[in-house]
Order: sequence, then structure tokens, then C-alpha cells
Amino acid sequence: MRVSVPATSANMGPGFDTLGIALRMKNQVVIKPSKFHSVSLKGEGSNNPALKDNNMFISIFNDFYHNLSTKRRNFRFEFFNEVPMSRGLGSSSAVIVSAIASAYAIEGIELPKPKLLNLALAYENHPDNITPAVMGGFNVATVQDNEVKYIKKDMPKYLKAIVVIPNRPISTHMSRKTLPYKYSKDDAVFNLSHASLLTAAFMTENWEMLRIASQDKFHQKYRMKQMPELFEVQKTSLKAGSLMSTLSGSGSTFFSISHADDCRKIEKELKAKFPHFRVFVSDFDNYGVRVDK
Ligand SMILES: Nc1ncnc2c1ncn2[C@@H]1O[C@H](COP(=O)(O)OP(=O)(O)O)[C@@H](O)[C@H]1O
Ligand SMILES: N[C@@H](CCOP(=O)(O)O)C(=O)O
Repeated sequence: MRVSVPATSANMGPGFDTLGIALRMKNQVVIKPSKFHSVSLKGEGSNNPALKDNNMFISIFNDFYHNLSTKRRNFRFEFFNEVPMSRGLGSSSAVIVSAIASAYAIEGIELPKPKLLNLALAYENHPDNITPAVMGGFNVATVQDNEVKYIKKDMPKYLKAIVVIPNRPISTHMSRKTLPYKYSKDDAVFNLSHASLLTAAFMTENWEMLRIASQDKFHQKYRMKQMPELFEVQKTSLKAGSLMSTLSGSGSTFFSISHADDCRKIEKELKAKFPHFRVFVSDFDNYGVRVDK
């Protein structure tokens, strides 16, 4: 059985804890019944031996598997990870979503995506990464009475993401602590109006509006101060023709969107200016978590 979950970019500027989008890069796990428990890792995390013994995926999988099954089978878990950890690309959401989906699938129990999304909420209390991880596409999400309420929009193929991954991580947990405890009414209205405009721009495919609508006063500048080169990444990307360029989740990755015709030029300029960062073009994912039995 194989489960794959896409990377996600949350916030998208002003949509703090609300907006998120799924990218084509993904984490995959292949699970096979086996005599003994074993774990193999390829890609991101493979140089971290601790992940073989103390792995968030295995502990969430076990929580669900032990609840769903009376049998005590052992499994071989083969991980193929493309989503870097603590870089603002939703690695923890990818792990949570794939572990829950895997436990149900291995027991042959149907798990509708909205139910999976609500189960994932117990492990990550903001819905902006888990929603696109489960559903794919661009999503607006909120939590009401312990349920995620969301609206999804598929992304067109003629738009691409340009992803800049710095060589240093930022932990989401630590990064949230750097944010102000309170915001002024002006800042609240600024973010409310920009997030609303950004959402409307996605829904109506008014891409030229993204540059203005993606501005934020809630979190980016506080977080980007931890890695000041990110201000230059944003400037370079916008100058080279991006439609929008925002911190991805809590960082450190920077996420831009452009027309397909412009993406290689933007990628080239970012690569030339930031040779120590990983820069690449990605398609969007419109499907979300995928289970192949
Ligand atoms: N592939 C993985 N396998 C196991 N645990 C993972 C994996 N990816 C992420 N994690 C867990 O998630 C944590 C990173 O979460 P977080 O700081 O929220 O990063 P991100 O911004 O990528 O979601 C890691 O320290 C690790 O505990
Ligand atoms: N809304 C959250 C999003 C965190 O995303 P991640 O990919 O960095 O885990 C936040 O801004 O803290």
C-alpha cells in the first residue's frame, strides 16, 4: 500500500492560519506487512537516524491502528520524503495526514477526506496546511466547533510556483512565539481586507490582483527578521515578474507564483542571487492525499 501527501504553503501573506495551497512535491510511504517492525528512509530526513526510532508518523499511525484493529501485525515502513522539515512547507501536516490515512487504509476502512481532515485537526490546530494536504488546490479554511470548514479552488496549469528553500530551518513552534500577542485595529483591518481580496482574486482568477492582495502585517516581517536575506528574496522575485511572493508558512522557505512563461526567468535570477539556497519551479497539486492499495 502506498500513501502520498503533497507539500503545502500556508498563510500566503495575509491569510495567517487560514489560506494554504498544495504543491506537486510530496512525501510517500509504502507499507508492507512484515515479520518484524522496520523503517527505511530516503530523501529528506534520511540523514537523521533518530527518525528510525522516534518517528511522528509511526506514533500517530500506531495510535490509530491500535484503535481500529484487534490484530497486532508488524509492518515495514518505507519513506520517500521530498518535503524538507521545518522549512515552512508543511512537513508536519504531511506526516499527520499520511499516518492517519495509512492506518485506515491498512485496515481496509474507508476514510472520507473531510473526516480525515477533522482527525488531523487534533494534531495541528491551524487548518491552513492540513486542508490543502488532504484536498489539494488553494483552500480557505477555518475551524468551527472542532470541524474544519473550507472552500477549495483548483489551480490552473498555466500558473507555477517558484520555491526558494534556505539552508537553515525555522521551527513553526518557535517562530509562532516571535509574533505579537495583540494587533492594532488598523493592522487587523489591513490583513482582513488583503486576505479577502487575495481569496477573491484566486476564486475569480484575477491574477494581476495578487501582488497587492498578498501583503501582510501580521507575521512575515517578524519572522523574516530571523533571516534578513528573505527580504531580498522577496524583492528579487517580485522584480523578476512574480505575481506574488510570500513567506511559506512560518518559513524559512519563500513561495512565489508566476505565469508559466515567466517562471524560468524568475528561477534563474533567484538562483544567481542566492546560490546557497535551493531554488526550483513546481507545479501545483489539485488532488491532495492519495492512497493506492
Ligand atoms: N518526514 C518526517 N518524518 C517524521 N517526522 C517528521 C517528518 N517531517 C516532519 N516531521 C516532524 O515535524 C517537525 C517539523 O514540524 P514544523 O516545525 O511544523 O515544520 P514544517 O514547517 O515543515 O511543518 C519535525 O521536527 C518532525 O518532528
Ligand atoms: N499558519 C501557520 C502555518 C505554519 O506552516 P508550516 O509549514 O511552517 O508548519 C503559521 O504561520 O505558524
